[in-house]
Amino acid sequence: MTNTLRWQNLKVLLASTKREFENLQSQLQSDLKQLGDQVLDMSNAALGYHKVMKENRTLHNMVQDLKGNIRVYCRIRPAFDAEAKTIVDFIGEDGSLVVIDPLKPWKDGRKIFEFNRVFGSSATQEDVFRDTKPLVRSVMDGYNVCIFAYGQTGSGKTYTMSGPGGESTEEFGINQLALNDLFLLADERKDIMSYKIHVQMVEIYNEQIRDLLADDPLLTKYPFIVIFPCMNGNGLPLPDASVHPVNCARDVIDLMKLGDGNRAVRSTAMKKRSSRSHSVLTVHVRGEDTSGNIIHSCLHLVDLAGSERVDKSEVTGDGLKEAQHINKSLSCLGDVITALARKNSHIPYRNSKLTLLLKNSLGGHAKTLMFAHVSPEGDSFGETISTLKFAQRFSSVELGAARLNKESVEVLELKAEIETLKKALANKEALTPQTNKPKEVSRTPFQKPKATAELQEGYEDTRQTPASGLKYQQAPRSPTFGFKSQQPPRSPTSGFKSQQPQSRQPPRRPTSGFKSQQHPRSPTSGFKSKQAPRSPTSTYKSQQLPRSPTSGFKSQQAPRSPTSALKSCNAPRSPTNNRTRIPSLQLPKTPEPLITSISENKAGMQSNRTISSAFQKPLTSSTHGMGSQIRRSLRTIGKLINGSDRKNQQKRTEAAAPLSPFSCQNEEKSSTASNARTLRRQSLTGIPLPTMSRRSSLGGGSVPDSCANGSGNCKTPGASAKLTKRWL
Ligand SMILES: Nc1ncnc2c1ncn2[C@@H]1O[C@H](COP(=O)(O)OP(=O)(O)OP(=O)(O)O)[C@@H](O)[C@H]1O
Repeated sequence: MTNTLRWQNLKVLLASTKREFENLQSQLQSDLKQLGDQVLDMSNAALGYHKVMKENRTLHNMVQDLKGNIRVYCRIRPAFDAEAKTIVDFIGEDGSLVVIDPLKPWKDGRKIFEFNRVFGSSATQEDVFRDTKPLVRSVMDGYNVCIFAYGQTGSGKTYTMSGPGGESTEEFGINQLALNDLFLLADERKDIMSYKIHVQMVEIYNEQIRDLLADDPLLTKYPFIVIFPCMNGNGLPLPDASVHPVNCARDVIDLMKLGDGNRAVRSTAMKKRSSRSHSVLTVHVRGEDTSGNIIHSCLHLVDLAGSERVDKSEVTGDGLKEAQHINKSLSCLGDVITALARKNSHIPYRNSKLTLLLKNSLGGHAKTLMFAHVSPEGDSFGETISTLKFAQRFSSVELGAARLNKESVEVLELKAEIETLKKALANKEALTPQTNKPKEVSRTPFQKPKATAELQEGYEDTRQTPASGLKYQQAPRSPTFGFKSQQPPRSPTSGFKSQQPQSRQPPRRPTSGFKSQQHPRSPTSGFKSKQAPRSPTSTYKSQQLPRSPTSGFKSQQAPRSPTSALKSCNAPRSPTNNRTRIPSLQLPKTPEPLITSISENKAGMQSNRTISSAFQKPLTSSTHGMGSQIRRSLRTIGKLINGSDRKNQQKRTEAAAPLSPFSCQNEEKSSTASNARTLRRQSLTGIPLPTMSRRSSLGGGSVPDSCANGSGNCKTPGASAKLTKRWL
């Protein structure tokens, strides 16, 4: 009985346990399902988060592209002593970096920085290049790019840029990887684009620029290179540094080896072989597509010398001097960055060669990337913080959207036509009898300094001719030689100042207009310097003002009475004779006002006929602005050529008919002269007269002007200048 009871109890217990187990099982299953759902939700959320993060980064990059911000990547070198405590606390995927002060390891000692990307000590060269690649590739699309490595000495700048020095791809630095990639891309695009790539490599050592790739070792020793800081974004303005054509990455690697070997290095207490100079490798790219459109761009790869604390590096003598130069130029770079970040009106580029050289990349429309290198060791904490702060400031700089350096076929054709017209004009001027005025080399606003133009417009052409080849492989010169070679021949009366590139002009007084161009010393010399032609027009005009009766110009004139219009122009009555020349001195620096006046002159329209064919083709919208500018300049040049014809013709007519209404008879009170004056005044006040052009009224050698100057206007000195100024 007892056993049966026990048996039944056990059965009940078993049944209830079974039920309980089944309940637990179903509960477990539902829990597991719930957990599975939650995990799925979480993984979806994580995926979404990553997607959003990626999108955010893309958008951020787009905003940066639009704003033209400088990108900053931070790279942390592996610690030399694996056991040592590092100052890096956290590296975020989003580019955040937390460093911790080894002396204050609590909360206050933490500092947070934000960059575009942070590469930890385990990042490989390939990882670093992966994020740099899109930027490098945009060089092949016509954008100027500048990548530079900044950081304390020994923080890994040279490692990043040039690699540890091995031959394998894993050991390549950004320089080699970038060049490799550019050639790969060129090969991929060979059916649609043909590229020509050239390389320059220089260093800035003790504030002097040296060519690291010169064949002659003397050239690498003696600095001779002059910078032409041009803001047009068309490359490194170092026309005197040798330019080397490269056809494959191997060529570049060999050249870089040569350059690195020539670089100034020194052993310091901190490092055995420390770079003592800033090295700049510039890759010039010129591409032409199948339709003839041309892109030209350049990539600067800059390995800066390391900033260092002189007490720490224990340098003396030459080493100390080097360190001071390095620190000074880096601090100048800092000043430039601060000024750019604050959007100051004055950016102190000229304070150092480095900033002058990087002017285009920092202040132009280039894409710029900075690698901020830091050492993870605790004893470098001070330098690390200053590097990170510098980099942070750098990333706030807005450069403006990067500009594409592309020229369409239409623009190129127009440019070629300008060149032809310029040549025609030069020929014409050569045939025109010269006055005793010193020969001046006039430069139109469209001309670049010769060497810079060569650098930009085809290295091969210049290298094929021995003379121009010399330009790139020249013998050692004095530091000013490059400068001189770019300057027009000087003479006391030459318009030296006005013909120099803007950047080389001494600072002008704030006064504007032609006054600022006056030579400060004597009224006569000032006058002459004002005469320096800015445009061929002014050259032409000044040629019309022979100074002596024996001048060539006069001898070419038809014989005239002493009262002829030209004579009256020539005869300096008093120092106020300047008036007769002022109109030509006051020619606008830019051709526009002149063009306006010319285009209003119907008589001159004939000259447009030869040019107009170039404008029949519609310009693409991208080139429209440039096209219209070129069109205007073409018109100017055309007018100049035909204008001079007209003037010569006019003079011949005057000579043949001295009693024509506009001829100057020296009869001051005659009604003819007063008519001329009236006409001239009317023209100056802007009311066009059917028979007289505004150009004439500006003193372009037309008869009424000469007449007025020679006669009636003597009574109202300065009126001509005043009116002309107002007109301009
Ligand atoms: N990412 C890295 N991985 C491994 N080694 C590195 C890395 N970065 C730097 N190093 C090593 O650290 C040392 C110093 O690096 P590097 O010469 O590039 O410094 P630097 O900043 O160019 O110094 P300096 O300005 O004095 O020329 C080298 O021995 C280099 O091999």
